[in-house]
This record gives sequence, C-alpha cells and structure tokens, in this order.
Amino acid sequence: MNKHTSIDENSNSKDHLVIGVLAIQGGVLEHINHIKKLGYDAIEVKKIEDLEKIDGIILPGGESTAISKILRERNMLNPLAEAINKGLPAWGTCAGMILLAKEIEGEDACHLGVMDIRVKRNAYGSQLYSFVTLESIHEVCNEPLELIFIRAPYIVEVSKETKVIHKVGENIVAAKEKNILVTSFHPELSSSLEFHEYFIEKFVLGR
Ligand SMILES: NC(=O)CC[C@H](N)C(=O)O
Repeated sequence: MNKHTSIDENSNSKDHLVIGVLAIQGGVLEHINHIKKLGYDAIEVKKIEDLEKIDGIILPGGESTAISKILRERNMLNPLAEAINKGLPAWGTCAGMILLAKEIEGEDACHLGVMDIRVKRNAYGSQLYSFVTLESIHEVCNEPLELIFIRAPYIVEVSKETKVIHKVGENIVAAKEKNILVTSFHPELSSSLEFHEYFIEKFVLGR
C-alpha cells in the first residue's frame, strides 16, 4: 500500500492514518463518527480504488447477504479478500464477521472467506432476541463495556490460528486471527470508543 505518498503534510489527523468503513449498507456513519472522535481520519469505502487509500477497514453490521451481493456486483469481493489476505487490517462487526468467515453454518458458500472460523447467523433467534450486556473484556480495556447484539451471529468453531477474545456464556463473540478482528456485537452503537481504539492501536498501528 503506497497511499502515504498522497497524504497532505498539513493534515492534522493523528498519524495520518485513514480508516476505511465499507459503505454499502448498515452502520457506516456510526463507525466513521467513532473513528473521528478518536482523532483519526475515516472514509467510506465504496469502490475498488478506495482500497488504495486506507490503512485498515471496518466491515459494519447490516445484512451480510445484501452486502455480499453488492460487493460482487461492484467486482469488489475478490480485491477486498485479496487486500485482507495480504495484511490489510480488518474488523468485522456482526454482518461484517459473517462476511469474513470461511464457513457459515448451514450454508454452502462463504463471502470473503478470509478468517478461519465457522459462524452461525442469527444465532440468538429473531429481532426479538437482540440484547445488551455489560461485560469486562480485559484484552480491550479495564472498564466493563456495553455489548449490543442485534440479530447477532456467534462463532461456533475456530482454528489454531484464531485467538478467542471474549465469550458470552458458552458462545464466542469476539476473536482475532492475524490481521483480522471480529465481534458479534456493535461497539459503534455504544458510547464507548474503547473497541475502536483497540482496533487501531493493536491491528492498524501495531502491525
Ligand atoms: N446486526 C447485524 O449485522 C445482523 C447480521 C444479520 N443477521 C446477517 O445475517 O447478516
């Protein structure tokens, strides 16, 4: 990635980092606002060329099948998978986690297929089963965090490469593998910026 050559020297965003948020559907603005509140630059990623401008990408929640369909129509599915395979830091929240997974329970095909996990979609049932819970995730911060689940998936199987970051009950709801972070829940919908800071510090700056 050589986007640093085009960055304005006078830009006052921290470390000249640009975080892309896949802007096809779902919670795009909420992620952008969280990143900006931390003092970093955030842009919407809508086409292949946008991938050249970013240091990391967030795949937001929404409807994974719809997002995947549009990615394919825009010929972005393979270039995005390739960029992530080559090391672009990526964080998938909810539908974003489904897009990144190599296996989806009960379905034949995956979407980007870049993270060695098996996920179960709508694992908690219908919309009625959306819920919020307060949990401590020591890897991320010392204070308890509000975890917001909306028609959420969870991870049913991980590989040796995957590190489980958090479980709610028996279910894996946050994990990482190389340059990829996934969460079943929506940190962009809570007022805390901790998860966004964690992604930037550990995955984007720390790579
Ligand atoms: N909040 C969400 O992102 C829901 C994900 C959605 N249920 C899906 O299967 O894609």
